[in-house]
Amino acid sequence: SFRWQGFKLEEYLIGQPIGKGCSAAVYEAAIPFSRDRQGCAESSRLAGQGPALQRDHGSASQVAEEEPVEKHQPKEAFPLAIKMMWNISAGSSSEAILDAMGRELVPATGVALAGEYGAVAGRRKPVLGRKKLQPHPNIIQVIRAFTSSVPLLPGAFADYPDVLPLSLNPRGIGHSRTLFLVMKNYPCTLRQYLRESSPDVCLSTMMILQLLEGVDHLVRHGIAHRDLKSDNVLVEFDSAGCPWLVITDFGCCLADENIGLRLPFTTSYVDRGGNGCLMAPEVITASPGPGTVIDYSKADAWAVGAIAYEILGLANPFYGHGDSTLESRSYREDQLPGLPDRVPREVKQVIKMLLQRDPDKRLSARIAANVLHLSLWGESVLASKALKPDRMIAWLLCQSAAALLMDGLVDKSRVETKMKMCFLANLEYEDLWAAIFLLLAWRSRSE
Ligand SMILES: Nc1ncnc2c1ncn2[C@@H]1O[C@H](COP(=O)(O)OP(=O)(O)OP(=O)(O)O)[C@@H](O)[C@H]1O
Repeated sequence: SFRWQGFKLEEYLIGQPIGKGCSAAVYEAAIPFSRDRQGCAESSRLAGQGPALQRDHGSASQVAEEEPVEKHQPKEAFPLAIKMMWNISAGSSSEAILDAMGRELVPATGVALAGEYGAVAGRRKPVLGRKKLQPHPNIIQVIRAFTSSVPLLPGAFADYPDVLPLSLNPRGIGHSRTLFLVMKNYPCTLRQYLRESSPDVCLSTMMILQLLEGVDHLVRHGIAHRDLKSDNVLVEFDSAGCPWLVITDFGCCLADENIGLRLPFTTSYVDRGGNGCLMAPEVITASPGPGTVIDYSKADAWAVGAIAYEILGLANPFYGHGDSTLESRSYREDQLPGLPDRVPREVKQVIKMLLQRDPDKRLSARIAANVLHLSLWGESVLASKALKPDRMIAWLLCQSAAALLMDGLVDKSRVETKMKMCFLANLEYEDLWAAIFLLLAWRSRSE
């Protein structure tokens, strides 16, 4: 029955704000099932969802400030997160909202749209006009999406008064309806996690690998995220305590059925995506004109190279204003800051090659991921004196059996197993050998 639940805002219990960006506010949420939960739910049900909506501005704001939101609810009480988009330009019809914000739905599951947008059979594709992404362990899943009128939620007047509709704020410029996206509620973003923790190099390598696997999955689907940054990566922890990363916020993505990853950049009005600091050199230096096309196939991989610095405990070289800050438009590769000695040379090389200015010289996410897989788990096969295909195949079969057994019988929620499954499932002979040759060349050069 859950299949038919969760398509209306009123079904949710909404808790505290957990984040906001330039285009949305995100709140913790739950669907109250049992009577017990309902009881506890009612006590923290918020102004925006109940009678407060009908109140005038003065009292509504008062309710938002005063409503006793239970501040110390355990995280488990709110397993979901609801992202409320700010709608200042899309109009209020479902179609117009979908048109303007449809990119957010790229990582939506099939069922997520079964509500209003699924009402007319076969309508989804033409309305969306965008690619659909298959699920992947390192990509967010939007599990429900629907439009609803904008409620008054906690912190609204303090955090985003201007984007509220007139009915809630006489000076607001927002429309009365907007898009809501429901996701799993993750404990933190990558940026928050790194502020508090310093993962060791092995964990850090696994984290970079996860971003590369996520990006490779996007590339295979002809999708570019275009706004990768540590705020747009969510983190939870597997049963072994390993950070599990998922790429989120597809609001700036390129996911067009017709053009794929090659965007005609004919005028400066064409949107190149978000996040100017982490825009790959070929994107930021492109000049608009007839015939200009921006190829995004390695742009996200470049951003992963920059985020890798943060994961390894350093400042992102492309952030900040100081003399040492680089600009993706103009940096030279020899200006990239050195990585600490504790970082294995293969990881250093991968990052260096992800940050090549020339996309033709840059590693693809797939090959970079293969290199990291081999460097983490392929020592036995790499160490063999004469690396022959049949030896490689034996190793791959062994890895496959181990990964399947681990996932099926031992523990379904291990990042390491998921990563091995991604690697094995996406195996291409040429990409694998490209990674092996790179690794062997780097090793022989440093011997
Ligand atoms: N599923 C989630 N679980 C927990 N926190 C989340 C979740 N989704 C988003 N957040 C939090 O909300 C913040 C804003 O979300 P998001 O980046 O999707 O909004 P946005 O307005 O599209 O951002 P941007 O400014 O990058 O366009 C995130 O940085 C994160 O802190």
